Amino acid sequence: MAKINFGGVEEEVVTREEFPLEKAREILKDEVIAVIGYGVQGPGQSLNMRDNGFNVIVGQRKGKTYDKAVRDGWVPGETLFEIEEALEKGTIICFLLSDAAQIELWPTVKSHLTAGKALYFSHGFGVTYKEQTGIVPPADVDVFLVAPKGSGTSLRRMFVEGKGLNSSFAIYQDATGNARQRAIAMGIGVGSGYLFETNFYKEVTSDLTGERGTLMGAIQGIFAAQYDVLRANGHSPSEAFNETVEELTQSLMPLVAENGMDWMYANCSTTAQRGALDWWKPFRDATKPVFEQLYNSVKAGEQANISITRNSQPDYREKLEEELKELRESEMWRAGTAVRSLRPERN
Ligand SMILES: NC(=O)c1ccc[n+]([C@@H]2O[C@H](COP(=O)([O-])OP(=O)(O)OC[C@H]3O[C@@H](n4cnc5c(N)ncnc54)[C@H](O)[C@@H]3O)[C@@H](O)[C@H]2O)c1
Ligand SMILES: CC(C)(O)[C@@H](O)C(=O)O
Ligand SMILES: [Mg+2]
Ligand SMILES: [Mg+2]
Repeated sequence: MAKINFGGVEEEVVTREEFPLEKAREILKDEVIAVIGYGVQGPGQSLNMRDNGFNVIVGQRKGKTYDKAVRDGWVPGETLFEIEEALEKGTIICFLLSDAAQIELWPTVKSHLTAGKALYFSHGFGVTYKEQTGIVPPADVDVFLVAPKGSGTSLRRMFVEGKGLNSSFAIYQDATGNARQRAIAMGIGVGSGYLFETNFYKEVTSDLTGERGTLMGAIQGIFAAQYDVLRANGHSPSEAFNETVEELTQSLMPLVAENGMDWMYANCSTTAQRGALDWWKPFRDATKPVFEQLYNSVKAGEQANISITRNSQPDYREKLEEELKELRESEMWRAGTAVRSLRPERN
């Protein structure tokens, strides 16, 4: 593992230089990697592994998603199967159903986990919250996770562009003595840029916090608050949207991604820099209690409970769609649709 200094703290990470694709292929050459589920991570991971030269099959129930798998080049009866058949054939079972659906399918998955197979997750959820999920793997299989730090859609897009999304990995159970090698090889195989080690509990608590916080929940909350204030003070929707979202995604975040926050600041006016430097701390102080509340709720298992309860209901998809529709049809995001349509590259 390469030792890297992260802001003064030394951590060990796995890079593609020390763990090249050829090594990953060699380690997994006799494995049948069965990707169960073809939602968001399923396509990203399976297609990347297929293109990287691994022996991959997909297990997906019949329906729209199965048809998508066929369109993506998976061949029924050869590389695409009903879930049970894929579970039977696979030696590494990638459990990539939604976290709530994993509960329902667990007894079936378990019945196919014969000695020496590996059970692979992309989240620490199922095993960490075993009291609620009932997911307790048999002792004679390897259990590990590789959790790409981003959407499966980006995992695939970045792979195609020759880039790599970072992933964490963790070993929960090493029954064969090879769990670690298998896990890292899978991490390289799915197209990770580099891999950092964690454990199942830390992966799930940080992940649930991040997506509810700055990555998804908090960002929408802050956008909505600023947009509303601008609108209440007589600014037009296009002005409010541009000043709240479009400039951030199109101009400023790419600069942050490239070289950090101070670099983005340095590429803005001294007027903007003065204001941003004065205001970031009040925003930090105002939101920190909410982040603390969030983390405590995650730690107490409340967020997992909510997710399991809500996403196990038969009409959860329709309910989610209603809430997404509410966002989509809010004035701010309708203004966003219009703003995006005016990007010159869209014409
Ligand atoms: N979405 C992401 O980009 C992302 C990122 C990192 C980690 N993860 C983790 O990866 C795993 C998979 O997440 P996802 O977002 O790809 O899943 P998803 O919600 O897209 O669902 C995946 C599949 O589950 C199938 N499914 C749902 N209910 C089922 C049932 N009852 N029986 C059989 N199949 C059923 C669907 O057909 C779909 O193919 C989860 O553990 C998630 O936390 C997801
Ligand atoms: C893509 C995310 C938010 O990082 C992932 O954690 C998820 O649950 O989809
Ligand atoms: Mg998540
Ligand atoms: Mg995540």
